[in-house]
Formats: sequence, structure tokens, C-alpha cells
Amino acid sequence: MSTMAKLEGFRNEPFTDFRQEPARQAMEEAIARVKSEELRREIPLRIGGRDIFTDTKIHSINPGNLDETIGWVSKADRDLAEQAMQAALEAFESWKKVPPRERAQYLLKAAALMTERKHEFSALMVLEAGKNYAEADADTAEAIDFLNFYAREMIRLSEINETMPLTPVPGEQNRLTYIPLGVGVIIPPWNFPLAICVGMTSAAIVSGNTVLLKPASNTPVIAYKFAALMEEVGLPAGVLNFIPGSGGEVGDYLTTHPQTRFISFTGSKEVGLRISKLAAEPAPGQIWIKRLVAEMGGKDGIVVDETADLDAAAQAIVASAFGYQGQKCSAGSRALIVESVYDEVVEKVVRLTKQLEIGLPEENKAVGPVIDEASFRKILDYIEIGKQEGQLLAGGRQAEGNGYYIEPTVFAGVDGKARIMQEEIFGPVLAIGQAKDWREAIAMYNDTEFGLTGAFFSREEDRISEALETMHCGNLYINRKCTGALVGAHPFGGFNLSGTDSKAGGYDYLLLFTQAKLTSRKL
Ligand SMILES: NC(=O)c1ccc[n+]([C@@H]2O[C@H](COP(=O)([O-])OP(=O)(O)OC[C@H]3O[C@@H](n4cnc5c(N)ncnc54)[C@H](O)[C@@H]3O)[C@@H](O)[C@H]2O)c1
Ligand SMILES: N[C@@H](CCC=O)C(=O)O
Repeated sequence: MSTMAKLEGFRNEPFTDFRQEPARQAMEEAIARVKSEELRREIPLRIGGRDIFTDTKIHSINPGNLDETIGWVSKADRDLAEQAMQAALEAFESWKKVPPRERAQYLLKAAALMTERKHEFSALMVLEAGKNYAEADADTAEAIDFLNFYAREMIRLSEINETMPLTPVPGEQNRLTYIPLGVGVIIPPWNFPLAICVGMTSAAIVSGNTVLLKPASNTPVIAYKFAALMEEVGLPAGVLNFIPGSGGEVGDYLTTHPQTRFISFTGSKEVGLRISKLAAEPAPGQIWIKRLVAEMGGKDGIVVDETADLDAAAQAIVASAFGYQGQKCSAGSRALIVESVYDEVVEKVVRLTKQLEIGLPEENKAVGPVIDEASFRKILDYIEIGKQEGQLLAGGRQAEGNGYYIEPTVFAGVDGKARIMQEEIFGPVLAIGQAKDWREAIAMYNDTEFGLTGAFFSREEDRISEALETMHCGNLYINRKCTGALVGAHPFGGFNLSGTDSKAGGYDYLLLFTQAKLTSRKL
């Protein structure tokens, strides 16, 4: 790899405007191409640079068209997970010595290729994850951003002694160096199947670690496309090992493995807490405390006071609740509105919700399917619970289509302690509650075990200042929706049971995948 001459400052990859006909056409063509050239393939594991095909497979299907196979993905078992661990341990010995600038080059090259083939990556997500064009495009843009951002961050950390010198001591030469940890297990979720997978993996790799990537079982084909891209840019064999498999079997095996140095997990609270517990217990022969980064669920919400721009607030509530069918950890599944404007905001939210078109993501409808049958059943169960806990004002049923379609659903008059106000549903279900004033609305917002994203709508500066201090969450937004964090601009991570607040896309993130070594030399 050639060393880099001059690197421009980081800028976010722009989103595509699909209202423009050429952009829409380009995406339609990419979907047609992916359908004819990339679907229904047998996808291997990649261990130490070798393809391994297994008899047992994950059958990845299109959640919006259940007859469409996306791919047949080989599945690792414990033996293969162990082979991957050995390959990663071996590769670590050489990868850790590759200079940071050189490691960063692999990410920059991958970012450039992904940018060239942007619609191809997005098209595969439209089909495998059920994202509409804008949601898939934002996912790919975020993946490109992570690659570009973490490459630059690794270079910055490697030059830290120049930019943040240690306090000088006469007669000593002191240096701080961020060195890698070892072999890490990367466990991403399916809901940002490219962005989060790429972000978690590339951060660990560029920091000098080698990894075992266990993709989410609903979206392994897009994860493989990323793994293949890293090979295309020449990443040495064994640095990124691709091992799809059952969370219970492969996940537990690697979580408890004595040579696992760190685990980077993004997913549900339940699985995150299980990993946290298992990883805390040292295995025989283990000589470190495993480092755990765990980003988990949310019960995010939007607070609206009586001075707010109510149209903007209603639009933000609908976008936050129903973007990607409410399947974002940042989804605004609660709205807390002061009583004097409650009826007006509810009426606006219901009207906007009823305008949302439901249908096939490849036809770019606003609302597509939820990810799988288990989610579909769980969400419909929560809707039944909601009917006991609030007033159903929109949706409330399965929608038509050969997939897991559910109508965007709004419940109003929901008590702050109700289950649909407290539990993460992870689907297109919004619970609206009424507060006597804005302080009570904030108290209702804070009354949760989570603390990921939130938004406050008001025109009063004093209230905004107070809300900025009192709303307890990792990502708090004023007068805008609570989804859509941008890499570098809105470092992302939550409080409480939303996780370890690792701040993906932020300036502290790579520190989680390194250990700082201080050397002091007497002159
Ligand atoms: N905080 C964030 O940044 C963030 C971002 C995206 C999603 N999420 C959360 O993720 C959840 C949705 O994603 P999901 O359904 O994929 O979550 P999940 O917890 O079911 O699965 C996440 C990953 O963990 C794996 N897994 C399952 N059991 C395991 C085990 N015992 N050991 C190791 N790995 C195991 C899965 O295969 C998958 O790859 C939601 O709760 C959402 O809020 C959080
Ligand atoms: N970072 C994304 C959410 C990721 C979790 O699902 C957002 O800000 O909307």
C-alpha cells in the first residue's frame, strides 16, 4: 500500500435526492442488477483468507417478498469459530506491526470503492433489510463516513504526541502510544446492516486488531459484501474473519473464549446484558479483563411544549416513529405533549401517519415490512397490549403484501407507566402521552430504563436550556427529529440500559479498541 500524500479533512457523504428522476432511475437499475447478478448465491465463511462452505445454511430472504431468496449463507459452528480464532490470533502478530497510516489506507480505499458503487450496496439493503431508497442510501452513506472518519482518527491518534504533547520533564523523553488490544469479536445488529457492521469492524481493524465478524442472521449477505470489499482492497488474510452463525452457539463460545480480548456488540438489551455477564467471568487461562463495548436498545421520545412549531413537531414525531418502520434504536416511539396543544399535535400526527404509503421497498414506498416473522408477531402482540393501554387512532393491523407488513400505528392517551411507553417494541408503533406542562413532559420522558435519543420542541430559550440539562440521554436534539445522527457531527451512544455510551462516529471511539502505552526514557 502506498502511503498517503495529503488527506483532506473529514466530510459527510451527501445523501442522494431521489426526487430527482436520474437518481431514482439509477437506484432502480441497481436493484435490477443486484437481482439478476447477486441474489441466490451460496455465501461462504471467510477464515484466514479461505472460503469455507458448510452444509447448514442461513436462508436470507426478502422480508417484503417472502418468495425471494437473497442468499444461502454458510453457518459456522464451534469448531469453525475456533479455526477463525486461531487465524485471527496468527494474523494479529503481523497486523499489529503495520503502521497506523498504512492501516488507514485500507479503509480509505474501501470508502472510495463503496462510494463508486453506492447504489449497489443500497440496492442489496432494499432487498435484504426492507429499506426504502432514502433509508438504504443513508445507511450506505454512514458506512462510507465510518470508513473515512476512523481512518483519519487512527492517523490523528498515531500523531497524538505532536498535537497533545505530554508535560515536559527535563532529562526525560516521554511518549504515549495507542496500541491494539488483540482479537475482537464483532457482533452487529440487522437494522443498520451495512453502516453499523462497517463502523464496528473498521474501527477495530484500523486500530490494529484482528476480528471475528459474526453478522446478524437476518442480513448476512450485505455483511458479506462488505467483507468481500475489504479483501478487494487487499486487507491481509486473517485480519477480518467472516463467521455467520447462531448467536447462542457461536456467540456464547466466542464471548467466553479465553483468547477473546474484546467484544464489540450492538443489539438488544437482553443479548447485551447476557454478553456482559458471560464476558465478565474470566475463562481458565485468560490473562485479561475482556473489554466490552455494548450499545443496546432505546425507548426514545419527543417532548413538545405549547410554544413549539407544532407542524414541525408533528412531522418530526412521524419521521422518528415510522422511519424504517420504527426499527431504529433511535426511533421516537414515544411523544409527550403538553395538554394545551395536545389535541392539535395528535390530530396532525394522525393525519400525517395516515398519508404514509405502505408497500414494497423496491417500489420505494414510505413504509415497508418489518424484518422477520418473530418481529412481526411481537409487534402485533404489542399492538394488542396497546389497545388495552391507549386509544387506537391510526393503523393497528397487519397490512397487505407478501411480507411482514404492519400499518403505522398510533395510540394516544397512554399513561407513562404503560408497557407500550416503557418497553422497546422496535416496530411502527407510537405511544402518545399527555403532560400538564413541559416539565412534567420531561419527567415522563426521563422515566425509562433506557437513555439513547430524545428531542425537545420549544421556542422558549429558557426551557431549551433547562431541557438540555435535564433530559437524560446520549443524543439529545432540539427542534428536530431524534433519528439520523451523522458521523463526526453527532457521536452516537446511549445512557443507562441503552449501553456503554461508546459514541460511535466520535473522537473517543477508537480509544475503546486500543490501550495507551506510556514510555519514558531517561536521557
Ligand atoms: N444503541 C445502538 O447504537 C443500537 C443500534 C442499532 C440497534 N440497536 C438495538 O439492536 C436491537 C435490534 O437488533 P437485533 O434484533 O439484531 O438485536 P439482537 O440482540 O437480537 O442481536 C444482535 C446481534 O447479537 C447476536 N446474538 C444473539 N444472541 C447472541 C449471543 N448469545 N451471543 C452473542 N451474540 C448474540 C445476533 O446474532 C446479532 O448479530 C434493538 O434493541 C435496537 O435498539 C442499538
Ligand atoms: N444512528 C442511527 C440509529 C442507529 C440505531 O439503530 C440514528 O441516529 O438514527
